[in-house]
Amino acid sequence: MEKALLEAKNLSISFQMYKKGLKKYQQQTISDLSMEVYREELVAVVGSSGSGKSLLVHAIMGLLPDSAITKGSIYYDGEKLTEERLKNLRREKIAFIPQSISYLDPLIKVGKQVQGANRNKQSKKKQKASFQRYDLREDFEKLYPFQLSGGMARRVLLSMVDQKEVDFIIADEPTPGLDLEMALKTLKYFREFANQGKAVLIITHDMDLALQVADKIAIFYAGTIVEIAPVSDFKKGGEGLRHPYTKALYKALPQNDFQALPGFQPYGQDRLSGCVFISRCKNADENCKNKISMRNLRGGRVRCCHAS
Ligand SMILES: Nc1ncnc2c1ncn2[C@@H]1O[C@H](COP(=O)(O)OP(=O)(O)OP(=O)(O)O)[C@@H](O)[C@H]1O
Ligand code: NI
Repeated sequence: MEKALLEAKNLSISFQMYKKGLKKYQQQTISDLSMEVYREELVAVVGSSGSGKSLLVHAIMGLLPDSAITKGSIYYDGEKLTEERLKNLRREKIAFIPQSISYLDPLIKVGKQVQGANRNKQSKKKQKASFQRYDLREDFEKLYPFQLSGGMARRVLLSMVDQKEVDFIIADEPTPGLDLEMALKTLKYFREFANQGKAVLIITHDMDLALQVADKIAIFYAGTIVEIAPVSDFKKGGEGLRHPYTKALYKALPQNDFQALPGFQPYGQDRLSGCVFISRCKNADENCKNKISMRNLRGGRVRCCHAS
């Protein structure tokens, strides 16, 4: 078996929180999450707001705050990620595009920021080329972040990726603020990147765009992955999809009449120990109160005891 370039295994993340009277409790935000990204793959993570998508990539990048308690393991290229290893990987092998544009340093001109700490002729050349790729005017390099629009700042963040010869791109919502043409161009560039024997993990709210470029879609709900499906399953009228939440997301697409799913995703302590989707599922029964694990089904994976 080929080994995954990135693998998360039984990952759980909780936060130490305090109630009135300084009573401590642990708020579970990610539970029992496993996923792999192989070379030549572009995997898109899709799911509702607050479901834990950014936390997952922060865990991979070692960017969780100190109050986070992490269980489970993350492997890169078959070896467990340690703090020391992450430092090197972040510098050389993995490019991270954060969700927040506040990641840009407000006091440094963006051209310099894109070039990074070791500026030389080469880094300058690369910065100019990536500004061109993302339709950023040459003289924008002299601007400070506060002088940029949201979409411009997003394109500056994207430009940073080209500075290094990385193997893996992790992008947390790379397209907000970009017009459709630029969003598609960016994702197609990621696709080509993956095709060169590298790999990409993107988080996106835009299922339509994800379906155009990804190999697999990982569906996030209430702190875990409920389904991993090959993109082709979304193309045959959604017949091949496995989890009721994925089916609901599919029906909510514009071309499928925007059918909304009633109800809300449970948060933190509202989550029960059984199926995370129990409160909104029309098939829910007594079996769904038990712990539901991910299982293989028809070339994908699902966390639902009724899926067949
Ligand atoms: N430092 C923290 N302390 C406590 N809870 C946190 C912390 N950071 C995130 N959370 C909680 O973790 C959950 C998941 O947050 P996360 O940012 O990963 O969501 P997301 O899926 O990326 O959402 P969005 O699509 O809106 O970006 C949220 O309920 C959030 O309140
Ligand atoms: Ni997020």
